[in-house]
Amino acid sequence: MAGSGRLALGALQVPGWVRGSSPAVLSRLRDAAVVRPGFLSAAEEETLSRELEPELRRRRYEYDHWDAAIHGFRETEKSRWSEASRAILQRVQAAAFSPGQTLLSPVHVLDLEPRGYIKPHVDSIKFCGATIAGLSLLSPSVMRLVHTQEPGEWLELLLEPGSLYILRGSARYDFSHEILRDEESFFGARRVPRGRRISVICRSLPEGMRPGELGQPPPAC
Ligand SMILES: O=C(O)CCC(=O)C(=O)O
Ligand SMILES: [Fe+2]
Ligand SMILES: [Mn+2]
Repeated sequence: MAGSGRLALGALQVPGWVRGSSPAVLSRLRDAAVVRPGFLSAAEEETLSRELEPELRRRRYEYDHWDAAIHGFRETEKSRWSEASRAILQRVQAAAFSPGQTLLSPVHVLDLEPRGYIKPHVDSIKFCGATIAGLSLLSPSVMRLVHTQEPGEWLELLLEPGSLYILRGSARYDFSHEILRDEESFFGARRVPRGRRISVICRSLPEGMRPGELGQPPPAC
């Protein structure tokens, strides 16, 4: 991205990795849908993918029924992490969550094959609290958010490898999120070819719930 990577829309400074249906939506979600490109160093990306690869490779990609949210994926809920990865996850926690929030203890790891994609959905409020934070590895992708009541209101996030995205509050509850399939993977005019993408997703527990109170979350939370 040339220059500062920021586009001035009137008084609103919009980073080059977020697009929206209107300045009003961009402004309203400025703190609710956040992307931090380059959150991971190259070494940290390598640490995570090396650690995840053997666990993921044991699983098969799933191509679920027509009504499933995620297609062409394999996933794991990971509780044990190397010290180096724990340090990364602690940085995610500090960057995305407030001190009062408790995190769901296994971290969700999702591996989307190049043709894999995630249909629009809102993470279940039974299994997930106000904040979702995801690291992206390997391939860039586009995450689209669409208001569940006002489909004309949308936001698109460009998720480069090594980036962190955070969805909280209104972006998490009032908007669906999806990862575009390769054929539809554009960020404005810019084509974002999809390869295999691994995401590492931390979620807060539903408010008022204690760790251990949860059952098994379904795919797509
Ligand atoms: O892969 C991601 O970053 C998001 C996954 C997702 O939306 C989910 O598992 O609910
Ligand atoms: Fe989700
Ligand atoms: Mn899940």
